[in-house]
Amino acid sequence: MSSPSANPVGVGVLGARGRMGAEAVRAVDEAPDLELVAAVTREDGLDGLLDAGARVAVELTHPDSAMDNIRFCVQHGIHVVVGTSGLGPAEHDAIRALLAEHPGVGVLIAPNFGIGAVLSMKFAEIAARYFDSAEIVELHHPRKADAPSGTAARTAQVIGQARADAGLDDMPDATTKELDGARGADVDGVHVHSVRMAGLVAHQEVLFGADGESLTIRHDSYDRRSFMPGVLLAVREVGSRPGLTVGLDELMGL
Ligand SMILES: NC(=O)C1=CN([C@@H]2O[C@H](COP(=O)(O)OP(=O)(O)OC[C@H]3O[C@@H](n4cnc5c(N)ncnc54)[C@H](OP(=O)(O)O)[C@@H]3O)[C@@H](O)[C@H]2O)C=CC1
Ligand SMILES: O=C(O)C1=N[C@H](C(=O)O)C[C@H](O)C1
Repeated sequence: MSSPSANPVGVGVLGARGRMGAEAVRAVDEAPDLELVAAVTREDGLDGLLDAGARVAVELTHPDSAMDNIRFCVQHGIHVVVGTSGLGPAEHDAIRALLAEHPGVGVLIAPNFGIGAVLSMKFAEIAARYFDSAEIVELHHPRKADAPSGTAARTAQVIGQARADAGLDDMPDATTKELDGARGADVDGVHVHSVRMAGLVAHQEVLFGADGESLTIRHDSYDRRSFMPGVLLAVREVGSRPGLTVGLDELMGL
């Protein structure tokens, strides 16, 4: 066991009673270099973060509340690690604009804290330029509010960018007649299919196809403990990364 740090970083967890929040509370509490100073539930006011002297907040609530929470933290000089999914390009732009007024503050949005999930997104980005077709199937527990998942949206975005950078044509697809939703959501030209099913936690398959071959990149989180090394990495790093960071890639040296 390592001994407690002399100057632990004060951390507040928002959504502390939730599935992810409860795990994050436990993980921060057990980290010798961090100090859990606030476990904030829906009923608590955010002022508790200020009273407790939080330096970093971990936002794990709901897409409807995340932006207000981020705004409060940034305006009060608290760095934020955002795990809450469902924030799109418009929200990212709004956060960048807010951070421009608070230049010392860092916000790190992690579409997925899972180390394997971050690697799978990087692998997908590398593979994208070599295949004619790419589609994503994401599978989650049925209590999830947003679809497609933040991970799938981010994966589609990096695949779309890699294809554009490589000058690839549109993907082959002769569909002219379809039931609404049959081909999934179109995210940056990549079709994303969302499954919600009892018994699942968080899973994703990225399917690539070319003449005579296919490649499947699959990641599974069977337990929310899988997200905690990424949460702790983000909490430790966000204070030294002013501005908006999206993804753990750089923090992992990818
Ligand atoms: N980036 C990543 O790797 C991961 C991200 N996530 C994301 O994290 C978020 C939370 O997921 P999960 O823990 O499963 O969800 P839960 O529903 O289990 O937890 C959310 C918590 O937030 C609270 N909450 C809801 N609305 C508000 C609000 N308006 N103000 C304050 N608190 C609120 C809820 O309170 P109450 O209990 O009162 O309802 C609940 O305790 C989701 O967006 C999910 O997609 C999840 C896993 C991994
Ligand atoms: O809601 C979840 O559970 C998860 N949300 C994130 C997402 O939307 O990608 C990360 C992970 O998939 C679990």
